[in-house]
Amino acid sequence: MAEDLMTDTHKTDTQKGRVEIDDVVIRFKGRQGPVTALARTSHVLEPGTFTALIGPSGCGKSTLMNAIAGFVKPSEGSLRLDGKPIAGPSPEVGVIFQQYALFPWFTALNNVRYGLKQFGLPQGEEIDRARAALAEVGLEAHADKYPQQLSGGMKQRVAIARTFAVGPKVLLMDEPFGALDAQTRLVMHELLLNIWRKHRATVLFVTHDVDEALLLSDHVQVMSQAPGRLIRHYHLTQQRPRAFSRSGSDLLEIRDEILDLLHPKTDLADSL
Ligand SMILES: Nc1ncnc2c1ncn2[C@@H]1O[C@H](COP(=O)(O)OP(=O)(O)OP(=O)(O)O)[C@@H](O)[C@H]1O
Repeated sequence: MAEDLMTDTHKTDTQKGRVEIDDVVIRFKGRQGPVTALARTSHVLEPGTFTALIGPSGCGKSTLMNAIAGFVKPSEGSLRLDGKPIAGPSPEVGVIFQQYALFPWFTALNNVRYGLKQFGLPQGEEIDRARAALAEVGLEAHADKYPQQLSGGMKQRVAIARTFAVGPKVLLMDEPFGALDAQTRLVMHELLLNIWRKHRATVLFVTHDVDEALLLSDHVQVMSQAPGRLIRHYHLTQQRPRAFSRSGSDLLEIRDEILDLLHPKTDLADSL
């Protein structure tokens, strides 16, 4: 299979989509004063790379994503996209959530067209682009269906088509496949990797699923308990498609290490 032969190395020098997270701290107002949602964090997402972010519940994963998306302003530090400060939401940064966020009163095609409105394209071109995006996710035959006529996986495909149609430099995905069954997730993994290879957006992918992180990403960043910070980085160079059983690699070892970091073993004797 051609995919097996692909090296997953890519040019990063000429590509756009470099995200710099520089000394960022995020606090929210709590009832008893400020609450730190993200402890001091510095990191760079290199253009065109795929990074998974994994960590305990409430450690600040979504908060970091929301800051990169421009929805939340850092309390300290700065965020830049290709050298420019991130000052608010922009079409250069696409976001996909676990909930599909489709308009129920629009067809699949019109949901994708909605994302393209900002470009003021002639109608014919807008429709062609939306159809091409749906074809990329294998939904050309379902363009005229409404979200309620689509399965969960199909809805998420529409959301992916809508986001990639805009041509974002950065794609933030917050547990995008968390609501899907195991079989559909596998299909979505392959689909996402194929589209990502073609578009080469910089992807930051939040997941609770260590296996999903290891199968998809170039980099896995593990966060600490709240208030979260990045505590461990893994650079994965294994060719895709990956599988634990036949990887002949250290994926299983890395999986165990990450699980230990996420669920440290407490010595029962110590707690007695
Ligand atoms: N707008 C807000 N106002 C106040 N506190 C907030 C706000 N957003 C997040 N928090 C708090 O910040 C902390 C981090 O939340 P966040 O949603 O980023 O965690 P998470 O790692 O994404 O969690 P999960 O894995 O459960 O989705 C939590 O304690 C949360 O309650």
